Amino acid sequence: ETFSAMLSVRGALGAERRLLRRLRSYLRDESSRLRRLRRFYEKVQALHQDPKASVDNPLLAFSLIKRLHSDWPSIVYSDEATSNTQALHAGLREVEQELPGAEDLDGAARALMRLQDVYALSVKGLASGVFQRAGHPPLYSPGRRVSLSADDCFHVGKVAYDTGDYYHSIAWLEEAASLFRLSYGSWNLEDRSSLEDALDHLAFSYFMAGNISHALSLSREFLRYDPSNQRVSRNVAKYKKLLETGTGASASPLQRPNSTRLQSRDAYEELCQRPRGQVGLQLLHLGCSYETNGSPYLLLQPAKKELVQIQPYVALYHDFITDAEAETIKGLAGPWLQRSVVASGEKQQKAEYRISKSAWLKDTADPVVRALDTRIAAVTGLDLRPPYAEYLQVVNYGLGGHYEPHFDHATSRKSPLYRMKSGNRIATIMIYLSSVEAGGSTAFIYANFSVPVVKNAALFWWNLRRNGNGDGDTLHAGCPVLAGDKWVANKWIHEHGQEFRRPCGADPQD
Ligand SMILES: O=C(O)CCC(=O)C(=O)O
Ligand SMILES: [Fe+2]
Repeated sequence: ETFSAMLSVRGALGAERRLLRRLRSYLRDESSRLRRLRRFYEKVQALHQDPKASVDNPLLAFSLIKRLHSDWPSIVYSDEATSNTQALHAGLREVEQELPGAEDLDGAARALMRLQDVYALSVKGLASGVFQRAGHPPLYSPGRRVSLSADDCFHVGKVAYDTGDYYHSIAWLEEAASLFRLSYGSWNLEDRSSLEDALDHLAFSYFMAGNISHALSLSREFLRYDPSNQRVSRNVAKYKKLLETGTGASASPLQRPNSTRLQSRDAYEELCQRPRGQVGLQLLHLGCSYETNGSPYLLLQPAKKELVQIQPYVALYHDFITDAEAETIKGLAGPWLQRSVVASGEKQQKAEYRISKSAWLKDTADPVVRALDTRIAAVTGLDLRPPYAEYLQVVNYGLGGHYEPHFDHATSRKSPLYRMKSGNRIATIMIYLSSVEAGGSTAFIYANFSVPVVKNAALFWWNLRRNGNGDGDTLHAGCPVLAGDKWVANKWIHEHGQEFRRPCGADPQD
């Protein structure tokens, strides 16, 4: 899978670089072949140009006979073009294993639609390379603006269309159609779709959305380009009849497809869109402090704590790791990354609501991982020795990568989390191993705040209340990454082992 981790997406650059080298050789070989062909053409053409073209000269006569007997067949039947093509084919076969599959193109298209939705971006803007919500400053301004082609937009629209999602198919196919109209008559070698394809799919999308008159006018436009198409002619007749008899559904404003997982969708998206500001300090008058937590380990270099929220308790530890440590951890995890899974009943499986790859690192993997465990234990005051904490989970988000609102702790006794036999996940400490260019904040939905990605900082929160119940206020999410390569590392600490480190409160409700 390519789309679910930016590390894999970057790997795909290598495959394309090799293809580029092959194409350059092909172009060089074909150009030289055509140059030689043209030289022959011009030589013979010059002989015929002479008005007194004569064969009196025995040398000319000889060369005419030799040309017709030998030169022409050898030129016409040359297999140089074929062998150039074969070399190009071999180049593609060589990287075939690394080429993204259909599920990658689907995943990449869904990523663009997710960014469109969560960040309220217009499709027209996106297609022209602008990441902006109407009336707001751009969320991301790339160094070099890139835009999408008509065929690109068609592909995105087609992915939505194929799943019956006409809300998105209409937006993207409209853009595809208008770009195709602009460039009608000139086509790109690589395009697999055309204006007719866009009009055809768009008309059907409008029909399904109940907008018959739009479906009709698009089908009529289609027939201007391809008047002999029987199917579309029948559709025109059908749409006309529906409009005349008034039996067509009335067009209601198109709704985004409902996701059952996102009852709190509006709050979540608002938090993701929130501009990056001071995390907690200004709004809540919370503070920053140096913490030694009574640990000799922190005496010389106290932890830099920013208190973000009191209920649920969330703190951000700045400069928790160094750049070098972050690089080491990413490097160790890189070769082991696998599509992230989520708990589903008693099983674990991949899900559209979590797009990333992850790997587990034992503390024995490297002294850096061990040192990190020691630091987490010192800062949190918790016992991380096995089996009281899970291994370090290193996560690399993919294209539009996200983790929709969830709890880290188990909410059902059947959860695979209990397999460790050390209770539920009492606390999370999540370290940002990278920065991002835009998006990717960690949003706490019910608690109504979001923490931007702060490289090398660690975010700590309690998932359980002192009485052991899950804290419903900790519902949180990783917002879709709008631009950049987001890496985090999770350390989940379990209940057992912490009995004297985080004892119950006097009030059983605590
Ligand atoms: O990446 C984030 O900001 C949140 C990640 C998260 O919640 C998780 O991995 O459980
Ligand atoms: Fe989480």
